[in-house]
Amino acid sequence: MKQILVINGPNLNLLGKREPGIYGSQSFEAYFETLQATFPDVHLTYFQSNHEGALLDKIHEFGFVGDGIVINAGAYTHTSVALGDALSAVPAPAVEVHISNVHAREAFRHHSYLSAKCKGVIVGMGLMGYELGIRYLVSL
Ligand SMILES: O=C(O)[C@]1(O)C[C@H](CCCOc2ccccc2)[C@@H](O)[C@H](O)C1
Repeated sequence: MKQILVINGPNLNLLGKREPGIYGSQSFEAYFETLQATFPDVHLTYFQSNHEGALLDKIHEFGFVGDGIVINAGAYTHTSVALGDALSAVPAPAVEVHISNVHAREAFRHHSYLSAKCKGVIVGMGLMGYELGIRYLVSL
């Protein structure tokens, strides 16, 4: 059974509670349940942290044994060389996801330290981006 890590960065624990106009009104926990039902033959692991080091540790822990990583690093996308380095360091392929279309937002959101370390990037598709990322990784 393929193992995929879905990892969310800072403030994404607030999904469904704040800024529904940008990020939707569903909590990620509720959406994750639909993901599990969509991929019954895939072992999905969900991890969310507001702490960069915890995200790094999870990528290290999973990236040497898992089959793929779907990552929304939140604002760390735009600041963290370390997260990009971690994705490069592990064999598991990664797909970067952003719920919003970051290219239609403020300029500082247009650069990612992760994109060059990922197989691909999905932006602006809402929570469906996570499903699309998983679908791609299980196809490899
Ligand atoms: O569009 C995305 O998924 C982002 O990764 C979300 C980040 C923000 C995550 C905060 O998410 C919240 C969700 C609900 C309420 C408040 C924040 C933002 O900094 C990136 O530029 C794009």
